[in-house]
Amino acid sequence: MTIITPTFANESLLKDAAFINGEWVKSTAEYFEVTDPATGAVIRSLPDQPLEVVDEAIDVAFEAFKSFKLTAPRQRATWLRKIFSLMMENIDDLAKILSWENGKPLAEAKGEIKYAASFFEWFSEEAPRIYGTAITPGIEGNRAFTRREPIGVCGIICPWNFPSAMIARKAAAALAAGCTVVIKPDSQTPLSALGLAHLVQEAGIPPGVFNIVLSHSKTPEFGLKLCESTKVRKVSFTGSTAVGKILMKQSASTMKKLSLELGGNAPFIVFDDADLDKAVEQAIACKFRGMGQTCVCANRFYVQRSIHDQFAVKLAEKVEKFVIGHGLDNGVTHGPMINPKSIEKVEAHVKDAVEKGAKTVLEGGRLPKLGPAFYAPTVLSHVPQTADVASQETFGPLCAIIPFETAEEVVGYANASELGLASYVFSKNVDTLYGVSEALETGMVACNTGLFSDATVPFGGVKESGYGREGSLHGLDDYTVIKTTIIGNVPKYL
Ligand SMILES: NC(=O)c1ccc[n+]([C@@H]2O[C@H](COP(=O)([O-])OP(=O)(O)OC[C@H]3O[C@@H](n4cnc5c(N)ncnc54)[C@H](O)[C@@H]3O)[C@@H](O)[C@H]2O)c1
Ligand SMILES: O=CCCC(=O)O
Repeated sequence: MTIITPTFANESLLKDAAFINGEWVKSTAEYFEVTDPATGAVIRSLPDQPLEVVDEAIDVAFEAFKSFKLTAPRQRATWLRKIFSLMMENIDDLAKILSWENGKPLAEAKGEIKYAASFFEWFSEEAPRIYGTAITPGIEGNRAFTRREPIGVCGIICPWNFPSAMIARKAAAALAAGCTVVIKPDSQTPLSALGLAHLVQEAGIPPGVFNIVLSHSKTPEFGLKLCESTKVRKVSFTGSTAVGKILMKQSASTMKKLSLELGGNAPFIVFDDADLDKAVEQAIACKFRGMGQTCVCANRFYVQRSIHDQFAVKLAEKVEKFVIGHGLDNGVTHGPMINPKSIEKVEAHVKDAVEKGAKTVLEGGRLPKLGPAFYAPTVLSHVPQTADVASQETFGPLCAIIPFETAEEVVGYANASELGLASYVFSKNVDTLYGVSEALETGMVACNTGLFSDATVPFGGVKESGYGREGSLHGLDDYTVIKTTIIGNVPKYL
């Protein structure tokens, strides 16, 4: 595939350095390369920073917290609103950077930048609305009130599939609460984070409040430092359940508060009274954000037996029309996977399902002419519940369609997973929607839609999909602690 090098209206958004204490830090002996997943071409070389840098960044954030926590909420709201405005002003360039390093098509990348910016907008509005309570305690003469105080320095570790939005969802809430942050972006997609840091600085956020450290070779060690530091009071992580469990273990020694947004295995349930065309259209929208590499992507389609074959054919007809190519090419609807290795799990799940009796509706497969990270989606029907795809997250473009007969049966299938992030239910019957959504063991249930992510609604999982809620009126809770003040022996003036 031809190498594509985008041009930018605002070249200063494209950085090749870490960001600590308001300075761009470049000097180091080692570097790592950020590449275009579509072509493998190097976009930038970035410093593979030494471990001591994490301590430095934590110290800086710790010092900055002393004054930042005292800033007026209205002032923080103004800064956050400014970041939102700057992101929207620079949306075209930010989307190009994101598409270039992650591979998602430009239109989808623009959607992500809007989504990311919306967290700064939302939390700019939440910052002045951090309330406490007034209590009349049981002990006579005592009065009490509570305040929500910022928790302190927050370590933020993010994945590559939403290089802008996952950082925004955490950092906007942290800053609104009055916390300072040390961010470790994924080494495959750090450029979006650095572009954001440029705008954070331009918005006037004080030095030391928002810091980004970079590493490719020492990611686990960076994570360990953030977890074990007594100066870091909270770690917020989005990524796999396996890494979430490591971070949880590592955080035990400091009793750190954690937010863990982990893997999903979303069931997408279609009852035979649903609007079939709408369900198919929403299935595509849900499954193919980021070419199936989204934690809330449908992983298993449960379709009631009477409409199962029809659903499979209609879905495959639409999938066949995808225009797969470089995310920055005009007309491309779907891009590459993040790297060639991620295709292996898709292939393993296809092979396993077919061996267990699934029928191939659309074969799909690797697209070597486009590049080693390209894969055309596979659609399988009559997938048995015993197939690996029913119990494991594929995180790629496989549509596995599993037939079911009754609501009880499908709820049993859907809940037979250790993961519980999102689920989807399609029906025109309100009883079905209510009953099934209440029975599903997931943090989020979307009814009659495949897209629901929005700064206003709480995002998060149950079971091994983690805990904590991001966005919404609950999003600040994870970055604050409740301080109770009691005033005793209040005199009685009668
Ligand atoms: N629940 C959510 O909101 C959400 C959102 C996006 C992705 N995810 C999940 O993330 C997974 C896909 O992302 P991934 O494959 O990059 O996940 P991953 O867990 O391998 O990596 C996530 C991030 O953690 C870093 N990391 C890896 N090992 C680490 C360690 N020991 N210490 C500290 N950091 C470490 C990685 O470099 C990356 O930046 C999927 O399971 C997906 O469902 C969840
Ligand atoms: O991949 C996980 C995040 C997806 C979203 O916020 O919709």
